[in-house]
Amino acid sequence: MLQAQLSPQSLGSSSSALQGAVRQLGGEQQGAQPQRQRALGSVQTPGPDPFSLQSLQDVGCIFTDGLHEAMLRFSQRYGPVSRFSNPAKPKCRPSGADAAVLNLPPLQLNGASGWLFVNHPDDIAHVCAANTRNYSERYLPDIYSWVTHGKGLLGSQGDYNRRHRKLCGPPFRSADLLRSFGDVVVERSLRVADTFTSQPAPFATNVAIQTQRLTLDCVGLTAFSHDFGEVEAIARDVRGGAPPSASDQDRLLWAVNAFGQILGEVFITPMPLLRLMDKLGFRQLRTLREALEVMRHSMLGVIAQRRASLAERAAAAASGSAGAKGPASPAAGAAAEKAAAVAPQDLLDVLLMATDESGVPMTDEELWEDVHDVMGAGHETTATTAAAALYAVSAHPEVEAKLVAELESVLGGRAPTYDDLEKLPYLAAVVKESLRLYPAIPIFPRCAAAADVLPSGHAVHAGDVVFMSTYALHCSPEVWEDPLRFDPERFLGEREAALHRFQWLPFGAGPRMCLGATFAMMSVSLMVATLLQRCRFRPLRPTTQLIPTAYDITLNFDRTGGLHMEVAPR
Ligand code: HEM
Repeated sequence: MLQAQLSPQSLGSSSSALQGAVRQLGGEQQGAQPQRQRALGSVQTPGPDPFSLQSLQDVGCIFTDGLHEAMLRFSQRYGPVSRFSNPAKPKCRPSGADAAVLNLPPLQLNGASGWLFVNHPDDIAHVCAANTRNYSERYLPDIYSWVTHGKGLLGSQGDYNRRHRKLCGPPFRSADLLRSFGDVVVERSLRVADTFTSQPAPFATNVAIQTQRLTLDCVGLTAFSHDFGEVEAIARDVRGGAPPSASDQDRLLWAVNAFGQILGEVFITPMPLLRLMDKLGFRQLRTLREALEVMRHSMLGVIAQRRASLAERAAAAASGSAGAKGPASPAAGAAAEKAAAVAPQDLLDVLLMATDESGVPMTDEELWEDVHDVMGAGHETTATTAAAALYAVSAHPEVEAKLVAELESVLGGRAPTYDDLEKLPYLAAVVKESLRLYPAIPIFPRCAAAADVLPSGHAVHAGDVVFMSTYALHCSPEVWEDPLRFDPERFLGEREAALHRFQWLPFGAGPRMCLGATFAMMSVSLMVATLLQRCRFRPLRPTTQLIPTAYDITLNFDRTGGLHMEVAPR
């Protein structure tokens, strides 16, 4: 069992401790020299021969069971580090220590000189913290370049990504904004709880769908004050009303859903095939383009309105303060008034006001890309995590009793707020344990710029794609005691303090780690607390303690039949 090899650090239950943990995993050691490895590249890295039957079976497993499950199998078969060599690699090409010394340029085939599967916290710490300079680029499937042309937070690399992370990151760490975003999450969750508790009898529902709807409202409102009205759809659904027809539906809502669905369908399609499909006029790509255009058009409209309104508010504040009398310091009074008048309502306002070090703000196109990416990255991930947590708690009555008792003793029946979260350590532990067993994103791959050697002694070749899998890491018996047991106590007190810093990574790690991690932890915690305070959930399908998982881009419970639960007032 792993003990804390790196400086043991509590992942903390309080919101400020969470922010600290998130920052530390965010690659603050970037640029630090790689540590001196034990034996430079001397360790033989296991893996199948590229032309063997085993290789075919292993690659087949990726397609049949998904990369997340395949990576777990690879670590069982080959150990924590395995290599799938590029069959086009010339035999004479040096590897290991020689490659490290020669620092050869990448030999590319489908974007990779080889695939390295890494599943040990020390090696992950090296890639994501000690030598991040070598692994600063995320490996992205071709559909991203097809859709985003290298723009936006998710699909960009290098300086573009660094600039945009700097501009977009602060709102997700500001306590004031988190507090007001938290109020939105609670208000929407209360409306869902009201719908659930106002039914005359216990009823069955697919909780995974309802948390999708709840989250879409929360993300729309916090990102750009758009109300998708999905909470009303929950009420209609539960009361058995007719679903809205496609023509009644918010066109933007249609676009958001269609975009996510089709992106999942063509996620691993290589560029040549995408180009061919495009030329042949494939329906999927046409719809993807149409959905993208609907989103772009609506967002650019909202951005233009918002720019005008911010300018008006600032001008009104300036002229109002010029005529105002009496504050102790007129300059301070005017500044405070102006700041209050243009106080950001949502993420879009913050981004409209943000400038980089040279004072340059974002263009409208950049803004739309980033807001769209934040919605894309934050919506399904938060929803599946909340659904998994509700299911896991309800399938473990002892956990449910303890959590409900904590909520009752701290909140006494009132709704939770952002500031309450630091007083609810068991709630935080439940959410962390849900993210351990059901990580919404199962892998976080990086491209190796130059040859390197991992702390375990395994060589990395220039141009390798280094696949790290949250899913495989979180299920590994080498890393976790009794890994398939839902046991929130792992994240409390001394047990949590003994964890390796790179053992629990639902938000990835390093300079490309999730930008919304703190916001996501807050949103899931507030949703789960608000719903569990008022409602009792009982698993109907599946009825197992462990939820079967399947992934497209993210965890998707639709692919396993949904999370059907009976809901009743508590
Ligand atoms: C439980 C919910 C969430 C989970 C499990 C999650 C997980 C992740 C993971 C694993 C990554 C890739 C990290 C890496 O490569 O190291 C990521 C990226 C990202 N996430 Fe999240 N995320 C969640 C919610 C959110 C939310 C709510 C937002 C925004 C409001 C958000 C914004 C982003 C962005 C912008 C990126 C891309 C960062 C970049 O490429 O530089 N995420 N997320």
